[in-house]
Formats: sequence, C-alpha cells, structure tokens
Amino acid sequence: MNKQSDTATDDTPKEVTRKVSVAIIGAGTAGQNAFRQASKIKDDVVIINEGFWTTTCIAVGCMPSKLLIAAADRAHDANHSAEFGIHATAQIDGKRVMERVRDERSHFASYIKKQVDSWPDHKKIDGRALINEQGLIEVNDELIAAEQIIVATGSSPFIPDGWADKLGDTMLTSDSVFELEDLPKTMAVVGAGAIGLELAQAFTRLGVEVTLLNRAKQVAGLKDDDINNKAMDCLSHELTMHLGSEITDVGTTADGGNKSAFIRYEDSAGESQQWHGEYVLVATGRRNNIKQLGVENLGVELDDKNRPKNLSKKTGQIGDLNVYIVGDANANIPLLHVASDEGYSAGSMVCENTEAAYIRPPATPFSIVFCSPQIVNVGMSLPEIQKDSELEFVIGSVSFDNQGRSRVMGVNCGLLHIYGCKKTDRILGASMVGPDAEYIGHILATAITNDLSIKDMLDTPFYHPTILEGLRTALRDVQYKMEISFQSLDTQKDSS
Ligand SMILES: Cc1cc2nc3c(=O)[nH]c(=O)nc-3n(C[C@H](O)[C@H](O)[C@H](O)COP(=O)(O)OP(=O)(O)OC[C@H]3O[C@@H](n4cnc5c(N)ncnc54)[C@H](O)[C@@H]3O)c2cc1C
Ligand SMILES: NC(=O)c1ccc[n+]([C@@H]2O[C@H](COP(=O)([O-])OP(=O)(O)OC[C@H]3O[C@@H](n4cnc5c(N)ncnc54)[C@H](O)[C@@H]3O)[C@@H](O)[C@H]2O)c1
Repeated sequence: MNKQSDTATDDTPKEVTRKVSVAIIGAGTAGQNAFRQASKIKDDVVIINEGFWTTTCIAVGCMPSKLLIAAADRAHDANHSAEFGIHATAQIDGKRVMERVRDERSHFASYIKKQVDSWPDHKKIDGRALINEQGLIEVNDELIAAEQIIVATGSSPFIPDGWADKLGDTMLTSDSVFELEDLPKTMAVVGAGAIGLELAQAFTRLGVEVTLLNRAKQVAGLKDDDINNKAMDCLSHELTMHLGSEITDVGTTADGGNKSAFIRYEDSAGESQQWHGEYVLVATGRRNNIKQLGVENLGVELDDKNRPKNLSKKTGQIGDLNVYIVGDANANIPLLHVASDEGYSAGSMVCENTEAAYIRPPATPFSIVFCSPQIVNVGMSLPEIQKDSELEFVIGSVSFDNQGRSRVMGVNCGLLHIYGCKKTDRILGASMVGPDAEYIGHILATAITNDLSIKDMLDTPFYHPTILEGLRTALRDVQYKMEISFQSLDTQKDSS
C-alpha cells in the first residue's frame, strides 16, 4: 500500500523494516478474526495492537456489562417476589459483586489470551500504529509496507467537550466503571442508549441510587413511538429517568472534604434542576477510532462523521482500494456479531482464495438491549419502511401486559410490533420491548434472513404456555390486517 514504494523522505527517515502481504491494525474481535482467516492462506501477515490483546467485548463491553446485569437480576428477583408470597431482602455485597464481574471477565479473557499466545511472536506488534503520508505503517521502531491493510481499530467512549476536566475522577465511562472496587451510593448516568440503560438499571437493582438523564425523550434510540412509549413506561417502574433533559453544566464540589459531582440541567418542562452525587457515568455514545490513524493517506475519504466513504458493507473494502475497515472502526453497525463477521470476511477477501474464503452477506439488522424488559429491533425500522412509498405494510401488534406465560412469570410489561409486507407476506422488520425479547428477536431475524413468509412462521408449532406465543399473536394480527382469509383468527386468543 506504500504510495511511493519504500523510498524514505525527510519525514520518514527510516527504511522499511518489513514488507508484508497483509497488515491488520487492531486486535479486537474484528482484527483477530481477520488475522485468523488471512493466516490460513498467507504466511506474511502481521497484526498490530495498542493496549489489551483481549477485546473490547471482554474487557470493557458486552461481557462485564452482562455480568453486572446478572448480579443485578438476582438481587431484583430476591427483592421483588412478594407478589408470589415470597418475602426477602437481598444483602448486597458490593465488593463481591464487582469482584465476580472481574473474575469472570478474566475467565473469558483467558481463552482469548491462549489463542493470541499461540500466534508467532514475530507476527504480533504491541504498539500504536499510524499510517504515514507514504501509506506506510509506523509502529514503535518499525516501518511496515503492506500490500493490503485491514483497519479494525474499534471505537471509544465519546465524552462531551470539557466534561473530563470538570468532573475529574468523579467521571466514569464504560472503560472505567467495571474497575470500581465497590458499589457507590449514588450515580447519575447520562445517555439512555444501550450502555446507559443497561448499566443504569443494573446499578439501580444493586441498590445504587441512580438518576438517568437523556437529551431526547427516547430510550435505546427506539424509532417506533408506541414501542418507545411502552419502553419508557415499563422501565420507569424501577428507574428514575429524566428524559428530554438538556444538560447545561457539570462539575464537582467539595463538601467538608468530600468531593461530589453535580449536573445542572433543564428538565423536559424547561425548569432548571440540579443533581448531586458520587459519580457521573457518561454513556453519550461511542466514536470510531479512526481520526488520527491516517487512513486518508491510503486514499480513504471520511465523511463529516468520520465514517469511511465507499464502504462495502459485505467485506469492509473501501471502493477498489486494498484497504478494509471493519468492526466498530467503520461506524456502520457497532455490534459484536457484525465486527466478527466483517473481520472474517475481510480476512477471507485478502486471501484471494475463493475456496477458503467465505464472504457472509451483510447481516439482517438486529440489536438487543439487555435491560428488563429487553428491547429488540430487527430488520427495517418503521421510519425506513414509511419512507419507501413502494412498500405497502401493516403493523401486527401484541401487548405482553396480559399475555399468558408473561403474567405467570410476573414479567408482563411489553409490546411487539411486526411490520408485515402486504405484497409479499414477508416480515420487513419488528420492534419490541418485553419479556424473552432476545429469543423472539432471533426467531424474527431467522425469518427475515431466510425469507420465510408469515404463513411459514404460523405453520411452525408454538408450544403452550410460552412467552413466544405472543409472537404468534402478533403474526396472526399481521395476517388479519392483510385480510388473508385463511388465517383470520381471533388475534386475542393467545392471552389464555
Ligand atoms: C459497555 C459495552 C457493552 C456492549 N455490549 C454489547 C452487547 O451486548 N452486544 C453487542 O453485540 N455489542 C456490544 N457492545 C459493542 C461491542 O463490544 C463492539 O461492537 C465490539 O467489541 C467491537 O469490536 P472491534 O473488533 O470492532 O473493536 P475492539 O474490540 O475495540 O478492538 C479494537 C482494537 O484496536 C486497538 N487500536 C485502536 N487504535 C489503534 C491503533 N492506532 N494502533 C493499534 N491498535 C489500535 C484497540 O486498542 C483495540 O484493542 C458493547 C460495547 C460496550 C462498550
Ligand atoms: N446490548 C448491546 O448490544 C449493546 C450494549 C451496549 C453498547 N452497545 C453498542 O455500543 C454503542 C454505544 O452505546 P451508547 O449507549 O454509548 O450510545 P448510543 O448512541 O446508543 O446512546 C447515547 C445516548 O446518549 C444521549 N446523549 C448524547 N449526548 C448527550 C448529552 N450531552 N446529554 C444527554 N444525553 C445525551 C443520546 O441522546 C443517546 O440516547 C451502541 O450503539 C451499541 O452499538 C450495544
């Protein structure tokens, strides 16, 4: 990829230290998959990584957050079983809670470590890579010329300007929160996206006094107003949320030697409010790690949001350049399974070996937020469908407020919308808040990916009594609204 071969200039005083077929920058999920796949065919592959060689998912992402949620759900169940005639008060050992999060994280990390340790040392470089004006990779004392480059540098928490200085050590992000030795007494969480919702609810369930603030009157970025309203309703039973709040200032005060954080904000009614407490967890989004990398020197153009232009969503290739940008680094869909698939596909592509290479089609859009009740989106969103004047669609709906098994389990709050295509009898997309949403989401993703018709879905058995019977009710509602005669059943029957 070196634009001027390996001729040194004044700016690049060193000579090229190695020439490789493939260089991978970033050894998270996407980079590791790319490395494994490319190494099946090519021997001269190098992988460069700064920081931990596990993955964001294991170190500070999916796994520690789910471990915290698991502890929180145990506490919640213990504290909220009175309706079943069971009375208990959970004794929460905050230190042990945080210890288990880290112990289990180490367990998961050990598998990755074993794998990375098995790679030859000369193929791994520990350090921050920079692509220089000649398109060469500078890292430590090395200058690397690579024929193909896979960028898999992930993303980092976005912190609004000035907040880090103003909040100092009262500020937490997902990079630091799992290092807490003990549970705090109070915490504000800013941002009601996936990270904010999951962590705000988990800490609440663990006895922390949490206040969740979000700019928009929206949770988890939900784009279907009915589902958003229902999610706010279900979550507000246990979570203190100030949605539609505009933060005007943040900072710290010293109260008798004790430092505490404050947030000044205008609430949704325009009233000035102030919050005081121990920590502010900033969950205001993530940004791809690409800005200072120098991908522009490879011919990659970035848009105003630092997203690469001409990105192939299938392979991560940028136009016809020998550059691939995969995982969170391309800011397309910052989710684990996408990073994994994109890394695999890019690793296959650089092999130029069609037999060993398998290029997965871009995944059906699918996301789960692991709050309770869970929030799931699959396929096209409602605004995307509404924008396409060609699509004739109906919305099949089911409430989980009275759904049989949900009520039995005491988890009966939720709503599912399925967007059905009238012309094709196919599912265009769905949005849900409710119990077992992760499983319902997987079934819907399977149906969309494999082009199953709604009739196919309804010809599949649904066991009784399950929460999944709610899915059948919504599918029947789609058919009913499509006016398909052979299945115009009473859509409310499933609640028994
Ligand atoms: C709190 C939290 C919870 C999450 N929960 C979920 C979940 O439940 N489900 C889900 O699907 N997704 C979840 N995600 C998202 C998921 O973790 C990411 O989408 C995924 O880990 C991205 O993988 P990646 O390979 O693109 O990047 P990473 O794993 O971040 O790897 C990038 C690597 O590149 C390195 N790097 C960066 N710049 C350079 C450079 N210049 N030189 C060398 N190395 C560099 C970094 O240090 C890092 O090691 C969560 C994220 C967070 C933060
Ligand atoms: N379960 C999962 O799959 C999972 C879990 C966690 C994270 N993730 C991934 O990580 C990404 C980042 O998550 P996230 O929750 O940080 O980002 P996000 O973009 O999903 O949500 C950020 C939220 O912060 C709000 N916000 C931004 N600036 C604000 C401000 N100044 N004041 C008040 N509110 C403000 C936004 O309105 C938004 O609701 C997600 O998009 C997702 O891809 C996934």
